Amino acid sequence: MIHFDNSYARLPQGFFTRTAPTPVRDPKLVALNLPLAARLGLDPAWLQSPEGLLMLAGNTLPEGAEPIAQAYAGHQFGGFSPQLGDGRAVLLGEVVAPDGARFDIQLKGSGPTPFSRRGDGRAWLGPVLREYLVSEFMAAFGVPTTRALAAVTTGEQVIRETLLPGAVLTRVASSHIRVGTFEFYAARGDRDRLRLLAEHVIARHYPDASGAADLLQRVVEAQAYTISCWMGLGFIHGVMNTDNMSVSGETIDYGPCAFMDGYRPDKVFSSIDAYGRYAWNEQPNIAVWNLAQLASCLVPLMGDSDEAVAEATRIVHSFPALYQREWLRRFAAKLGITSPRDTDRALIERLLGLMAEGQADFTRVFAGLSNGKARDEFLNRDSFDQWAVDWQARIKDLPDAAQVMARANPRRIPRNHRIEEAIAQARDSGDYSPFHLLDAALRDPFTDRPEWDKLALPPQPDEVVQRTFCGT
Ligand SMILES: Nc1ncnc2c1ncn2[C@@H]1O[C@H](COP(=O)(O)OP(=O)(O)OP(=O)(O)O)[C@@H](O)[C@H]1O
Repeated sequence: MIHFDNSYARLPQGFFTRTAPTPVRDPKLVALNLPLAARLGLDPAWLQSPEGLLMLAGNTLPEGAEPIAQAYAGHQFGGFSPQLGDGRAVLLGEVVAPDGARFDIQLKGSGPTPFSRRGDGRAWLGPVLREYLVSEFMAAFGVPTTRALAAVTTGEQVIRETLLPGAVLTRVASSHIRVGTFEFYAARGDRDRLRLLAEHVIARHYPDASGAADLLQRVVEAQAYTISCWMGLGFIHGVMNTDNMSVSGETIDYGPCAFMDGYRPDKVFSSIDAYGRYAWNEQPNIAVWNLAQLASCLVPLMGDSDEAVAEATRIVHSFPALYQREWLRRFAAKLGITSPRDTDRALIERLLGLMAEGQADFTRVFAGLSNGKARDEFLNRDSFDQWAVDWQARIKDLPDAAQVMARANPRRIPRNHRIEEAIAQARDSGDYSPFHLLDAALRDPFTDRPEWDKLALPPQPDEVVQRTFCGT
């Protein structure tokens, strides 16, 4: 049994529509995240029971749930859509974990809602497994993120370009409130709801924030931290629209996301990102662009004056320095340095420059610094050797350098070709063993085990994934 306490559903009319999930024909549990269930204080035996499965599929509503689809807007690839909203997700409610932390429990792929427009409200198995694997890897690595509690197949097919097995993801988040949620009310000039939303977000995420300006500052700080985490892993979100930027700072919407194999700063995977707007090295800039949209929404709550605009601008402009500080901390840690100096920036950038020359494997270079194998990843090994002399000189008196590096550099990441392989096996043969192997290995990214060795390897030429798709 789950006890819900739905603070968002207590907001007045206009924030959501009450919408139940649409039952599915033949639900089957394919993945249940027991550590997350424990974190939330949910009974794993109940979640695995027939009643639990029915809830995870959206076929029954547990007591106390008040299912809603949330309204939001968003800038997509720079263009504003005033009306998006949960078109294929339903928020069942919030649970309060044993330590008092509050989490949304949302079913994604749970059927049409009033926000579905022409969509079917469903998801197919592939993106559900992708989101499960990647979000849980991010969580294991300490990156702020939404989480995956369960994946259920529906026994129904969904039509994309072809017929594909349908699935529902149970997503857990500290909230699903997005920059686009603020834009929804700002675009309508609805200052009352904007104020209520800001108060709700402050109470929920930043209880010591003193008002709208402070709220903006906190979101800027949270995003600077999150984006630095992405950069340190070679992660490319792929669709950083403002409706996919959470005000909590959690990474949300793993649609066309991917991790780079070979290092290329302007790397793009998403099939719909024709101009590289959301390329790896553009992500900090796009974060500023998105935060400027949030700032515009909050100006009316900050006095709506020239001073308010100037203050909001100053706060958004604090992002680069905050981000640079986090970037330096993160990349310095990857080299074994916990208290970076400004001069370390040049050392890091020199390494990245060498990596870019031959598109050295991002993950293997950094993991290889710990075991002496990094050199093998470079085309120009002499240059790497020269760099390594300077690096060794920098860390020789740092007693914890080896431990710091070992914790900062994962042995393996969710490589695209491995995710695709796990999805293909599940889709074509109903075989979830590659998925479960990958899931276990990604939850433990600092440990080596023989059966996980192949998961750390870059793709063979015929395995390279060139493009990712929103996939819905
Ligand atoms: N199959 C679908 N049916 C109905 N609406 C959809 C469908 N796929 C996407 N949408 C809606 O289109 C918009 C943009 O989709 P996008 O892929 O960014 O979000 P998502 O992956 O569905 O959701 P989230 O951002 O919550 O992870 C959202 O409003 C989403 O609800």
